[in-house]
Amino acid sequence: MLQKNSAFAGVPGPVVVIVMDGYGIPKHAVGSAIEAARKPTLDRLFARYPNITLRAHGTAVGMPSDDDMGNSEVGHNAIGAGQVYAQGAALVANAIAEGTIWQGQAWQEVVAAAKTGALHFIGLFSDGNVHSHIDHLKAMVVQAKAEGVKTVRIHALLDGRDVPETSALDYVVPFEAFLGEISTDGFDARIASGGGRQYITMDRYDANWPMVARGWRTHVLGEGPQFANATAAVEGLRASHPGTIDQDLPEFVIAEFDENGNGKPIGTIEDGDAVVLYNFRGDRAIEITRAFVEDDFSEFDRVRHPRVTYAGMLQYDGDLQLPSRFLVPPPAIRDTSGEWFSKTGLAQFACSETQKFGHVTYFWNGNRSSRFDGETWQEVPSDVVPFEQRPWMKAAEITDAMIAALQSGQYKVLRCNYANGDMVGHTGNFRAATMAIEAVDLALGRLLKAVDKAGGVALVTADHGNADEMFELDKKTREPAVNKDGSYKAKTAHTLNPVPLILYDNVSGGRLGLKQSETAGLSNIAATVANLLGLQKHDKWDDSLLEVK
Ligand SMILES: O=C(O)[C@@H](CO)OP(=O)(O)O
Ligand SMILES: [Mn+2]
Ligand SMILES: [Mn+2]
Repeated sequence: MLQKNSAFAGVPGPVVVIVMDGYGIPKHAVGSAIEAARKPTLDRLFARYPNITLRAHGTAVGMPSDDDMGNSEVGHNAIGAGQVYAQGAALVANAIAEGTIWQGQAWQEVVAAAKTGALHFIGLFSDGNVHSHIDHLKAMVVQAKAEGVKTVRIHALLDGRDVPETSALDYVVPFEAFLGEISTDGFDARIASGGGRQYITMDRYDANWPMVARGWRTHVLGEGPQFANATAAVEGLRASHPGTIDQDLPEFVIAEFDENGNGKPIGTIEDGDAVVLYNFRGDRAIEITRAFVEDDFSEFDRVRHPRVTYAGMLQYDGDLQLPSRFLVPPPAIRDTSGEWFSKTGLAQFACSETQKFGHVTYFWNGNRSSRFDGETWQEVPSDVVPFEQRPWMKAAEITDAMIAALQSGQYKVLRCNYANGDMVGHTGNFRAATMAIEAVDLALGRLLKAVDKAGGVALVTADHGNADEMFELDKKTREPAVNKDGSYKAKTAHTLNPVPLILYDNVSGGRLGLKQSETAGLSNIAATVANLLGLQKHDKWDDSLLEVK
C-alpha cells in the first residue's frame, strides 16, 4: 500500500490523467498544426492553470541517445511506471555491441534451424528506432554468415512514418548493395518481399487483421506483384501509385524470372526455416507473431502454416509469453502506478480508442496485457480509414466514456488517450492535423467540466510530439526546410520537442502548483498523481512535481 502523505491530504474527487498523443510544444509557428489550430480550451488552460514542460524524448524516456525521438511505447511506459528503464532500442543495441545476443539460446536455435532451411528476417526497414533499427538487421546478417548460415531472406516493411515520408530508397539501395557484397562464398542474402508498414503486417491492437493477412500472403506465401529486386519494387510501386507515401505503399514480392518472364518468388517461408521478427517494440509485432506461433488460429486463413523456428527480437508480451523464443530480454518494468494504486485499493479507469487502447493499458502497465485488481478498461472501436479523412477520430466517444466513468463516482484514478494529434500527424496532412487538435480541444472542454462536477483535478499532458512539427526541418538550421519551389516537405514522424503538463485544478483554492526543472519528464507524472491523491510516491518512482503552498 502507498502511505498517506502528510503535506497534502489529497483532492476531494478523482485525479484524471489525459494524454494528448502527439502534442508537443512547437519550436516554430511555421508548420505547427498546434499553433494553427483554434483551441480555446487549451489556450485557457495554458493562460490560467499551473503548467510546465516535460522531457519526452531521448534518455529521459530510456532511448539510447537524445537524438532519438519519443514514441508511445516509451512515453506510456514512463508515465505509467513512474520510472525510466533502458528500452528495447537501447537493450538491443547493447546486446549487439557486447555480443551477448549471439550467445543466447534463442539466436543459437535460430542459426541451427537456418543451417538446413533459410533464415528470414521480417521487420520495419529504417533507422527510426521506434520499432526497429536497420543496423540491428545488418549485424544479424553479418553474424549469420559468420556462423555458417547459407540463405538469408529479408521481408522489408517500408517506413516513411518514423523517417521522412518518401525515404525508402535511402535504406533499400545501400542495403541491397551491402547484401550483394556480402553474398559471396555460397552465402546468399536478399530482400524477398515487403510493402508499406501501414498497409501490411504491422497492425496493432486487433484494429485491422486484413492488414496482417496481406502481410502473411506476401512474406509467407509469396503472393503479390513481382519485381526483380526491392529497389525496382519501390520505384515500380511509386510509378503505379503516384502520391502514395512509403508507409502506404502496397506489397511486393521479389522473384526470379525464367526466359518466358514467369516469376518464382525467391523467399517464401517454408517448413524448417527460421524466422526472426527484428522489431523490438511489441504493439505492432504481436499479431504477426501470433500468426506464426499459434497452432489454433482463426484471425484469418493462413492457407499454409509452415513449421518454423520463430524468434522475436524481444518478448512482446510477458503475460502471454509471446513469443516464447526471443533474442533479447525485454525491460523488466516493475512497480507501475497501476499496480500500486491497485494495491492501495483505488479503483482505476482507462479508456482510449482501438489505435491507442493498448497504450493506456498494456504500455501503461509495463507491457502487461492483464488488468490489475480494481482496473476497468474501456475500448472505443477505431474507424478503419485513413485518419486524414476523419481527423476527429473517436475523441467525442472517448469523452463520453470518460464522463460516464466520472459520473459513476466509482473511480479515483482515471486515464485516457486522445489519438488525434499523433495518428493524424503521421499522415503528414497539415490541414487535417489542425482539425485533429481542434477535435481534442473540443473534447477536453467537455471532459474538464465533468472533472469539476466530480470535484477532481486533471493532469493534461502528452507522450511525445508529432502535430507540433508537420514540416521536415533542415538538418543544420533546425528550421522548417524549404524546397526549391518554396514549398515545405511534409513530415510524418514524431518530434524531439517537450510536451506540456497542465494541472487543471479548481478545487484547492490555488494551493497547488507544478515545479519546473530541467530534468522534469514523463516519469515524474506517477508520483505527481500519487501526491494529488494524498499519497506518498513509491520509492522506485521519480519525484513528484506537485508544489503545495
Ligand atoms: O504508429 C506507430 O507505431 C508509432 C510510430 O512508429 O507511433 P506511436 O509511438 O505514437 O504509437
Ligand atoms: Mn504516441
Ligand atoms: Mn505516433
